[in-house]
Amino acid sequence: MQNRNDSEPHGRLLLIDGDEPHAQVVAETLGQSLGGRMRIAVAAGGRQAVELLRDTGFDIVLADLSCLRDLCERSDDAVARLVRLADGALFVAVSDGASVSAAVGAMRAGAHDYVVKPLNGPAMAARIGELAQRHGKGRSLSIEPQAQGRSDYAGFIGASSAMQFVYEQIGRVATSSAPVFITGESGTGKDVCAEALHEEGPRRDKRLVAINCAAIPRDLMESELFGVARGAFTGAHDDRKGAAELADGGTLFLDEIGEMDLSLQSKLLRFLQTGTLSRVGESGVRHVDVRVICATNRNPMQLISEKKFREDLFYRLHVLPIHLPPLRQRPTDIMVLAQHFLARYAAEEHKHFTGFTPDVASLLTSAEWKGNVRQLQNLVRRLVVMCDGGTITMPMLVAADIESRGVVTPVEPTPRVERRPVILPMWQQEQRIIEDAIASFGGNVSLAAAALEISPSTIYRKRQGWAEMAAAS
Ligand SMILES: Nc1ncnc2c1ncn2[C@@H]1O[C@H](COP(=O)(O)OP(=O)(O)OP(=O)(O)O)[C@@H](O)[C@H]1O
Repeated sequence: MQNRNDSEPHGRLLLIDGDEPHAQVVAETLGQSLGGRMRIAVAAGGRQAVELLRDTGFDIVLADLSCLRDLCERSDDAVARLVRLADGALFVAVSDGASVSAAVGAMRAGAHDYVVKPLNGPAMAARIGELAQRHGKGRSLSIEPQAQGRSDYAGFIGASSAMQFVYEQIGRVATSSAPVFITGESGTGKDVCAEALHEEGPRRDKRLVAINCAAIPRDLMESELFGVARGAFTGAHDDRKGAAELADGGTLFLDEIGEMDLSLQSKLLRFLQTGTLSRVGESGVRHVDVRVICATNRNPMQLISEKKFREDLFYRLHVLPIHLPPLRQRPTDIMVLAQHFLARYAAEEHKHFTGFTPDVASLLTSAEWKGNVRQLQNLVRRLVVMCDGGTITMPMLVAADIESRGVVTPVEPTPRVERRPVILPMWQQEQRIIEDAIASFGGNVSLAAAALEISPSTIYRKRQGWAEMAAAS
């Protein structure tokens, strides 16, 4: 018996999409989401698809109904013809939300399924997996849905292995009552994680009460957390429950726990040890049953060493740790998230976007994302608001990004007044290119030379020449 190499593609997929750059992005994200298990070919319209189908056998055909007009006037006639040619391949019609009748017509003409644009790689891969399974082709194509991992989970979007690990941890610890300690840079989804833990656990029918320890003034924090008795201080006209009591039976989420005042940390520790609290200005104690989740974007060990965080409290809270990886460490999630936010904000703004051009996708994928998912989300939202629709191109990205001074290197704004550009002599332009390259490698001439594909000695020689030219001019 011959062993099949698992890293080899096991089937062929034909993507018919009239918009070439968009098709390339879809093919790339879909290919990644299918784990490289399918060889993907792209046809720019119905006619090209016919040629490819005549030459090659495909297992799956994904056809955008809006680009088949070069084959037949009616999309259902085109689908019927392609289905015949595809000879048993699974046929998925892609329609935009507005043309439900076209999707129905495609199904009548022999399509096995239809999906609505915009196409999202992981969701599409999961759909293909289900379809293959339903038609008994899952095993031969090696794309059973369970082999895919999850592309979303309880409010999270992301199919990377780092996020699979996070989903698994949440699933495992959600049922416990022990405290969870979430760490991760700002914008990595610590709030999303707290909500997922609550929703996936047995306390979901009770409240999740969140309190941000950095946002509440120090002298109000105790009453916000533990409540207040009437007359405890000027302005305390009524008895009031704090976050802990409000969360009774549910979950108390202490966000930015690293910012909590030291004296309140002792009271929190006592609450965790005894399960009882006293409202400010009250002498009796109350029993409260909460599951505590806390989060910080600081390094807790450093806070402890700086004596800003009590070590005993840390070990009380740090029972079930979950770390959320920064976005730059899971680049395969970037376009998945970008497509998700694009679809979401486009729907909110009643606009139609098809995706991102490959150069935009590659820039987004390699960006540093210091603000993590929040930064990406804000950028996509700004793009949707600023642009009319279609595919997000590099000029659109640059225009939207200048506002945020973020992902793309800011470029000079276009001058309003038409002016003849100042042309510098060739040696000065060359000098600028080379010096910029050296600066971007932190002054390392060898690295800059390698990037410019010249030798370091050329740079040294040119520098000497520039010094002489400058002295002469
Ligand atoms: N994996 C994800 N999928 C979808 N949305 C996400 C994901 N991670 C974060 N977000 C979104 O990004 C934004 C920031 O997330 P969140 O507030 O949970 O981050 P955080 O780590 O708590 O940040 P901070 O430390 O600044 O409070 C939110 O709008 C959230 O919905």
